[in-house]
Amino acid sequence: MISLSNVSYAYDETPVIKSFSYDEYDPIITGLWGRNGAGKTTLMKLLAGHQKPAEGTIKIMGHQPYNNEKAQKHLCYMQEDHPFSDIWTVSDALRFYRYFNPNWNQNLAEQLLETFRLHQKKKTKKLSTGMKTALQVVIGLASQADVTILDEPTNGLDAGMRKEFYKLMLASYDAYPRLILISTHQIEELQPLLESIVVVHDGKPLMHESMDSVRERGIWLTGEIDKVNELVGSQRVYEENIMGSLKKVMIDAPLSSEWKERAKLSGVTLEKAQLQDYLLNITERVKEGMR
Ligand SMILES: Nc1ncnc2c1ncn2[C@@H]1O[C@H](COP(=O)(O)OP(=O)(O)OP(=O)(O)O)[C@@H](O)[C@H]1O
Repeated sequence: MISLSNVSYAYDETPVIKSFSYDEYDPIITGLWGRNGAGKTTLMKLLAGHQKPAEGTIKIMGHQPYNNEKAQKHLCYMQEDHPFSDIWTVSDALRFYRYFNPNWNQNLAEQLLETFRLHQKKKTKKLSTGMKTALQVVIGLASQADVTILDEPTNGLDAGMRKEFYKLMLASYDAYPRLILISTHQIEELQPLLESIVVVHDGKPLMHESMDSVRERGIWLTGEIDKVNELVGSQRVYEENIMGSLKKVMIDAPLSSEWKERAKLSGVTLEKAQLQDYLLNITERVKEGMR
């Protein structure tokens, strides 16, 4: 469905995307995660054909996306900053995107407007930040594009609206499976919906794995310093805290029955680390050159 092969991009000669390769062959919901400035938005803009790679090739449903209608008809890209014209009403915004998206589902669009309490006659410039985001979500889902790219689609949405969005995205995906690539800083909240994750770090793909395996990774071990040290052995430690005679460390191991058994035998407590903490640690480790 999408393919990037050795793609590079620079702003004013500062490299931002560095020899990036990444493919998705089947419909899937994939999360794009990375620290601020890692290159997620730039990567999405390249995929959406808003920018042209300096090197490498990008294919969207077999077509390079830059300035190419053949690729564009398969694409819907909702960017982080709201690109609506000041003179548009909500209904004008829908009409604009409907024109460019051959799989557009008007019934779904109208249902979604109701869910998010967006009035068709309201001027887009009078929408709050959250309501503008909601309008982008409506367009992103109603487009039913083969390749749907959503950059931070929960920015400005309150908890209730985010919950609605997650529910609607899953329902829309079940009805019309496609590739939904979604960047987020709220990974803990979004992770139950994701089937795979791409971690971008310093313009490169640090990880592309199924969520099932990533969800299990990263455990905290807490106990007497000697016991913890013995259990950890030569495992790489991501984070450690010492509290009196106790030590707490995070390691890159799965929450498996083997680890549970080993921890029990050593009298060490084992708990699953939050996904966000695990991801922060793997990117910290790269920053420190410990890879
Ligand atoms: N128009 C631009 N001109 C010059 N540099 C830019 C431009 N847009 C982004 N950059 C730089 O490119 C790098 C990657 O930015 P990008 O917006 O792609 O990252 P990001 O992962 O989406 O970040 P965030 O999570 O903060 O939104 C950053 O160092 C940023 O400062």
